[in-house]
Amino acid sequence: MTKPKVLISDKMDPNAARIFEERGCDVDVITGETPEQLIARIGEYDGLAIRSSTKVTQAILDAAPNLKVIGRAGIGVDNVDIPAASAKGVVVMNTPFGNSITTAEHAIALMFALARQLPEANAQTQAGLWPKNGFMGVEVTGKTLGLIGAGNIGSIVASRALGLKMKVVAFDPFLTPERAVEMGVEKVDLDGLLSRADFITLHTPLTDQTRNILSAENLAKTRKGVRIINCARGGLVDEAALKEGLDSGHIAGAALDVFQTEPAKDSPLFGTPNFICTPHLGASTTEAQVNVALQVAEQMADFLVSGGVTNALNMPSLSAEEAPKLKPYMALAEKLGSLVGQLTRDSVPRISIHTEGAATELNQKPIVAAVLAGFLRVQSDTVNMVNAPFLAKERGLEVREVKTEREGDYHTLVRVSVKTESGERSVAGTLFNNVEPRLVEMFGIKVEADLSGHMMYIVNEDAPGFIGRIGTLLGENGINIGTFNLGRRNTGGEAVLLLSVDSPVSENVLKQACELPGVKMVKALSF
Ligand SMILES: NC(=O)c1ccc[n+]([C@@H]2O[C@H](COP(=O)([O-])OP(=O)(O)OC[C@H]3O[C@@H](n4cnc5c(N)ncnc54)[C@H](O)[C@@H]3O)[C@@H](O)[C@H]2O)c1
Ligand SMILES: O=C(O)[C@H](O)COP(=O)(O)O
Repeated sequence: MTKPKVLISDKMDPNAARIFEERGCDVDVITGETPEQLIARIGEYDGLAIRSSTKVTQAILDAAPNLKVIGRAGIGVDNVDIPAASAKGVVVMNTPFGNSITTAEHAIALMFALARQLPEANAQTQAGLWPKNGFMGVEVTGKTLGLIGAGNIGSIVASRALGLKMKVVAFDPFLTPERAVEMGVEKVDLDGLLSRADFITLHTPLTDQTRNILSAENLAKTRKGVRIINCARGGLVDEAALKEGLDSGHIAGAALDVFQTEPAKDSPLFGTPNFICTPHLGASTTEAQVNVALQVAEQMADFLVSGGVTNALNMPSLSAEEAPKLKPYMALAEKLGSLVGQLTRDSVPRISIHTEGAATELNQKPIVAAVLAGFLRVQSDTVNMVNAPFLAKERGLEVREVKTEREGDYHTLVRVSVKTESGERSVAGTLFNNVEPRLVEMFGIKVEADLSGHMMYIVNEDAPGFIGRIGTLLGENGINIGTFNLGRRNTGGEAVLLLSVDSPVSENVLKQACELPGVKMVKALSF
């Protein structure tokens, strides 16, 4: 088996490259390239490991036919075009916790730096000015910290601030009252936070709802003397309005680790009194960088080598332990979805995936995604488990999941039914020896077939001599039959025949088969 190839395109702790190699991947570390250079190179890679510098655009994805996974050694994925990656079937994963403590500590560090004007005091002291009377600070004890965003990082900041004897108020629409109590913070609305906070710290992603959350209008609602810290994302704070607030003295201090445009080499804020900044250093500690590098490499290697999916933003999780159990089910599900897709000519408004017996104990999401991938692949060969659920939604396909824990005729069963203009049609399969996918029922008729390679599906009237005739026809056309699977509704009634053949069946042979007496339908299938 050829080794998966991974490109690390941003500066990353060397542990990442080591893990990739130990886990059986070939790895190149090539950082600082232009988008054009990356476009020229990316085609040969299965995995791309990044931090925030590499921008993964549609153009880069278009140039990456082999790419299967993008791993972000860090949290924010706003530098990845996730819809475009999903449409291309590329898994996007991040490491949501590896740098949270470090970033929370940076926010606290900036809060103290603002409270005591440390950078300027340091600069003037080292310039020989000994400015003992120029830097009257404020205590943080007893002050109110306004937290915008109370997720992983926000909650760590809150715990540190409480340890510093601050009062913490939090605005986060998704924060439950129970969690607020657990965190020891008071849940407030945004206006409440703005009017009460002595310090405001931001810890949300950049979304349409959070963009410009500290707009000119909202900054005007803050207390005079407020100090603002942003270690989350540029774009959350209106930088021009922030400068005005600092210049007017309404805002007593502001500390930005992140900027609207990065790298920020020139900003109107530079040189403004009481403004301090760092160059997106929130995650830059040895500990955090080792954490995220190890995690991203483990996750990506897991996916590329054994199919495990952890912390993916566009695919259900699948642990490396679950993956071996689920893999045969995913193969079965994909084959059943593909069978239905190949045999359905009508439009399908609804597809149902019904599991029975042992299959119900497993994570259903990958099974459903595999059915959809098989079903939709008939329409486009770029469909996979990542993009199939998105495509299904885009095409208005209703997806139903049903579980029946009780075993039926088989210890485990996956049934795929589609609603078509001519009614509900379903196929079902099981796993022999827990690993071998087998079709066991087709449109209400019991059959037993291994769906693989080139196949022929024939519906005919059950009558003597038919099997001989079809055998002769295929033989005359040089087509060797591998397996022969028969099923019928009742003696002399409708029968189905599934043949596996060693070579593709031409249109001409299909036509001849169609003309045999008693034949109602013939279709070539491939798996
Ligand atoms: N400066 C850095 O180097 C650095 C390092 C790590 C993370 N970050 C950034 O910090 C941010 C927070 O990371 P996290 O791990 O805490 O994320 P998280 O997902 O755990 O928390 C984000 C919180 O924001 C809340 N939120 C969402 N929309 C909101 C809205 N409209 N108003 C208020 N709250 C809202 C969510 O409910 C959630 O609780 C991310 O943008 C991440 O990229 C920056
Ligand atoms: O979202 C993150 O994890 C931070 O912004 C860190 O970004 P970095 O990896 O580029 O330092």
